[in-house]
Amino acid sequence: MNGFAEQHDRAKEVLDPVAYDYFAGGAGDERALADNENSFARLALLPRVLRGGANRDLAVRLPGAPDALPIMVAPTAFHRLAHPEGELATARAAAAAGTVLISSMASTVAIDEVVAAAHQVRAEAPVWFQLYLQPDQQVTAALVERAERAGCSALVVTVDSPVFGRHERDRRNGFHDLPDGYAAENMRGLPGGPAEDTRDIEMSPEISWRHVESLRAMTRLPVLLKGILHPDDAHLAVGLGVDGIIVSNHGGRQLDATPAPIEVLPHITNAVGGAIPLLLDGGVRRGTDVAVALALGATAVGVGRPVVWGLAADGEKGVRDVLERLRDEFDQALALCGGRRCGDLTRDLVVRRGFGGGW
Ligand SMILES: Cc1cc2nc3c(=O)[nH]c(=O)nc-3n(C[C@H](O)[C@H](O)[C@H](O)COP(=O)(O)O)c2cc1C
Ligand SMILES: CC(C)CC(=O)C(=O)O
Repeated sequence: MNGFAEQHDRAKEVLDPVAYDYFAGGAGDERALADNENSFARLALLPRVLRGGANRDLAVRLPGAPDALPIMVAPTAFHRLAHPEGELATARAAAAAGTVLISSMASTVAIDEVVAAAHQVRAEAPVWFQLYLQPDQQVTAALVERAERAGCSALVVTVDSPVFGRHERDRRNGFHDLPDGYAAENMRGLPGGPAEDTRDIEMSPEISWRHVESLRAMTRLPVLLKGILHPDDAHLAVGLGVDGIIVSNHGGRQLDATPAPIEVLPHITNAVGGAIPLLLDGGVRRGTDVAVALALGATAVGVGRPVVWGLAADGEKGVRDVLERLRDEFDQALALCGGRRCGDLTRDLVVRRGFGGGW
């Protein structure tokens, strides 16, 4: 059970069971999926007292979002399978809650409409575009141009998917693609693609650091890499001049044998040494989870499934409720830890549950 059990249960009730399994599921035996949440439950906060203040400042500086909340919407695909308004509802809710939306390349609403919906609510609401680098660099370039033209303020390149993860639930259900009437709208009209129809998103093991370098030459937008777990890869990313790293195991949907991102975050923090912002996603369900992640070196966290559950349960309002509750819980956790700003959350505040810090 977690902080959004109610939204989850409601979503499970209203969703088509095949779509529910797609959203909820992980790879293989879903060990990583379970561990992402459980790892937060194994960590505790050691609060400081008598050092707070009347007003707390939750703002953090992120690439393409200079004044952001430390809670963001992680990119998840196919929102129209959760709610008829799909990503439009998510975008409006994220803008209203003051959070950055990372919009999936596999969205069921085109990126220009997603950004327009966010900007209708709040003109400067940051939307970042998540990108799977395509083997045909002309296709990647066309997608980047589309995101730039739409008004996205950063690119998030997902690097943990040289092949697609083994989603056992989807295999059992025969769910391999979007049903009729839905499409990955960003994939229309791309070079080499069918004139009217969408191009398939390709996952290719041939994508390498060289492609990331080429991307840097294609755009002036900040580039973040999502799905890094090994400290040596974090090192390489810094060397290449990327603008941020998202420590993530794709919500347990790619390599099932991965550790929880929160367990490896301190190692990545050590490797990067503050050179670029580190973000984290996977299993964040409470404001206290946000506080733990920030204390261990993250500048912000992403939230995946709870946003989908909110969307399915109650559309735009459901997503807004999820994001605002996380923000309020985080604000309260910060106060209870004796903090006034995110930077007050330091590593000494986190201990392993059960040993009081290892005496
Ligand atoms: C249904 C679903 C679809 C996802 N689609 C994408 C995607 O299109 N691109 C991507 O980079 N990550 C995708 N992810 C991974 C999320 O961005 C994120 O890493 C993960 O959901 C975080 O874990 P959480 O769900 O425990 O919060 C998806 C995750 C889910 C659950
Ligand atoms: C369409 C897929 C590529 C989306 C994804 O990354 C996922 O389902 O985890």
